[in-house]
Amino acid sequence: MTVLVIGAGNMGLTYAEGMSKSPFLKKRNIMILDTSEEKQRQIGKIEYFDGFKDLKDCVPAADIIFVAVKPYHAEVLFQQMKPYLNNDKIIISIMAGVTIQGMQEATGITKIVRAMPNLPAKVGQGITSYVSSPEVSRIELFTVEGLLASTGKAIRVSSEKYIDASTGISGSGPAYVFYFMQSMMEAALQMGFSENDSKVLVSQTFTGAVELFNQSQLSPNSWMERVASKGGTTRAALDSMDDNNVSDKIKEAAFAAFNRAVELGETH
Ligand SMILES: NC(=O)C1=CN([C@@H]2O[C@H](COP(=O)(O)OP(=O)(O)OC[C@H]3O[C@@H](n4cnc5c(N)ncnc54)[C@H](OP(=O)(O)O)[C@@H]3O)[C@@H](O)[C@H]2O)C=CC1
Ligand SMILES: O=C(O)[C@@H]1CCC=N1
Repeated sequence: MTVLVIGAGNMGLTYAEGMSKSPFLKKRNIMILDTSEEKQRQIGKIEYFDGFKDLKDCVPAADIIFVAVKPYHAEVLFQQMKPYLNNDKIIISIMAGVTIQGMQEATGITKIVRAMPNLPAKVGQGITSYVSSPEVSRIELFTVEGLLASTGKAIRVSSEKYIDASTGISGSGPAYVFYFMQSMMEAALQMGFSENDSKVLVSQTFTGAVELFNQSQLSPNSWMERVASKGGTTRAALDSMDDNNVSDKIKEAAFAAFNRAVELGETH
């Protein structure tokens, strides 16, 4: 089986690296195409990937085409790919918003998987949700899930609505975590810590809290109660967040990403 990755950016290259370690593929069975010269140079330095500049040189040989370009590049890309496609090939798209029906119409082929990964895939800690068109067989889906899980975990969802929803939770989610980290680091700096100490204090607090959560059956609320003593410092912080409706604001932000994913699907 041969996989072609189109778009060697943050996610495309990460997936190419992940898939190259997958038992479903041999390293040399990954082709990568990117239009940027800088990316082509970068791919050229990785001896086990075959880099390409032209669709005609790689699309015909691909069984699975992994599309990792920005949603606004999809239309032109699909138009250019169409002459080299047939119904034996599977497209896996990780583009936010771009719908299965839209991709079927644009490419003229039926086997489409729509997936939503996230950036921790870079360190093998990603979570990718996916859904496929009915034309993708069970055995093909087994391979697809294996490839998607090569960068962390993969879950199959029941409809595209949940791909847009997971964009709002896990796809964009790492940025929400970084937002919180940034604010805490700025507070630490304002309290007089050095940049390095601020970084260690915040980073280890996140790692430790997530590890506690992962190693237990307790909800985040229960863990909050365990940190907060009555009349103590944590209660002061949590009350301040509640007074400022921080929880509602975080939910609003997640829905803003969800709604934007739906909107992207209507325009691409
Ligand atoms: N970043 C993230 O955390 C996540 C991203 N996604 C999705 O992944 C996709 C890729 O995002 P990301 O990796 O961040 O994007 P990047 O911009 O890092 O990478 C995209 C790459 O594709 C290249 N490119 C553009 N058009 C073409 C084309 N026609 N053929 C080949 N290569 C092309 C770009 O070149 P150039 O720079 O010259 O345009 C760029 O090198 C997006 O659709 C996004 O919605 C999904 C989940 C998480
Ligand atoms: O911001 C974006 O549109 C992409 C999709 C999810 C994460 N990054």
